Amino acid sequence: MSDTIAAIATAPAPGAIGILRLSGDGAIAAASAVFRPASGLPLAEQQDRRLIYGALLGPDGSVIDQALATISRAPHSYTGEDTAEVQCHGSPMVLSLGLESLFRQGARQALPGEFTKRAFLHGRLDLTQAEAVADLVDAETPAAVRQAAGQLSGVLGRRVRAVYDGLVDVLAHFHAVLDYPDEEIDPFRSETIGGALDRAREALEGLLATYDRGRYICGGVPCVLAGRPNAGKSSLLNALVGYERAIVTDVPGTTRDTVEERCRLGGVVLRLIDTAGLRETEDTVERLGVERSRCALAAAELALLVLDGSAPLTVEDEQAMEQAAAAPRVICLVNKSDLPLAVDLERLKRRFGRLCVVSAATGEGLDRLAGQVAELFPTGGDQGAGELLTNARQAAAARRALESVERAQTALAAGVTADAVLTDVEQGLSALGELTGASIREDVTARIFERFCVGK
Ligand SMILES: Nc1nc2c(c(=O)[nH]1)N(C=O)[C@@H](CNc1ccc(C(=O)N[C@@H](CCC(=O)O)C(=O)O)cc1)CN2
Ligand SMILES: Nc1nc2c(ncn2[C@@H]2O[C@H](COP(=O)(O)OP(=O)(O)OP(=O)(O)O)[C@@H](O)[C@H]2O)c(=O)[nH]1
Ligand SMILES: [Mg+2]
Repeated sequence: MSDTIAAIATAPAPGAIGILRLSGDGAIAAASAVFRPASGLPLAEQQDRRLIYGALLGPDGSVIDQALATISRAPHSYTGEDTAEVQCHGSPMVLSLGLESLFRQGARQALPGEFTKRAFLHGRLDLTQAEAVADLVDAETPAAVRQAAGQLSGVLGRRVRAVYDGLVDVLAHFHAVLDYPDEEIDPFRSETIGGALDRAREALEGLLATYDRGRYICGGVPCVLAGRPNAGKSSLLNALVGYERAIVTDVPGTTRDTVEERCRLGGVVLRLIDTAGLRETEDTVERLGVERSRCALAAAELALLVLDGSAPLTVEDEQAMEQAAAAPRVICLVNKSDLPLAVDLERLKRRFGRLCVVSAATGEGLDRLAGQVAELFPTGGDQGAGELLTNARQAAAARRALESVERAQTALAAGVTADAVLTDVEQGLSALGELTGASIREDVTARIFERFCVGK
């Protein structure tokens, strides 16, 4: 028995079409009670997955819209339960009255992600596919869409299950010797098992190597604008996001707190963080801001080091350069190219490798910056789309699986008894089971679906 959930599945704003969605044992009856087909044949008696034209009724029984409705009987539906949908005009008021009608028929408001959670619980999707649904909804670049769509079709899950099956084979070999737990594993078995563990390790290392790319394709690249006060960091942030997000003045020390904004550049999403110019200061507020800048820089995958190209470099520039150089990747931006140049570009180029002459004021050079970002974070086209690890949960589970396999390999090499190695292999299996959701605790599942939209 599952209770009946209902939600508005479309965005909460006026639009062309809006969708009400239901799932659960009472879904078809509830939809049938609030939707009157023009043909006279009740919705509950219609065929699956047909669109039926008719009238949507409000809580008081009056007609509130002309609509299309459809039903899917369990288990042939998205959730695996009885489901129903009403497609009406995309009016927030019509949708909320329609939802109210459904509540009167015994449905309750769906929680965020609850439809997809039910699909997962009924085995319609594994956990990587369910996560892909949320990633697809949030995708901001074509590469992010390709990755999420591939993962939704099950590519990552299959790759993980292949490793899982390999480890199950190892278990099978062990069970053959487990009847004699105190015996050492004979050399023949040890070789077969060793080979299978090698393959599992290779596959897991390969999977973990995808995480860097998967993470920035799916979640964006943490990117810090660093540089001395007045270099033009906030002006560049504004130029990149396309509106006056941060305050800009000619007073050094204008930006106090870190300012975060997302922007698309070179086919990647940058999670841009504008910072307080790095410098020694007596001002308490600014000092705290500089401290935040340092933290942001420490977590950044890309530092955009902003220099004022119209003035000779200062001691503060030198300090900023040293700090930025600690980031995994640095692009040196020589800003204010609309003014006469006062710095040695060749020297900077030698020092940072990547250099871009730009003007936040005119926008000059930002296209070249986009090109450099694209080079640093290649999305790889279709190659591997869908089989990348994209979030910390997946990566942590894969890492735990790899560690278990490595422990098993060490134990095997040391010639310990079979049941000791077996424990390691079982832990590896359990980590992989968490990754696909085959074995996962309810509280972990709950956390994953909380980040979904209502109605998804
Ligand atoms: N209107 C609408 N659009 C939508 C969805 C939806 O639920 N409603 N989806 C969901 O969020 C996504 C599509 N995903 C879906 C996946 C499976 C089934 C489904 O009914 N599967 C059945 C029947 C398949 C068939 O006809 O062959 C099955 O697998 O048994 C429906 C939607 C995106 N677009
Ligand atoms: N001519 C010219 N002026 C610029 C350019 N970019 C920034 N400026 C000016 O430089 C001054 C400082 O700019 P901001 O963007 O506030 O500099 P900041 O690095 O954020 O400074 P703090 O927040 O103090 O660390 C302002 O007067 C800007 O108008 C540019 O490309 N050309
Ligand atoms: Mg600033």
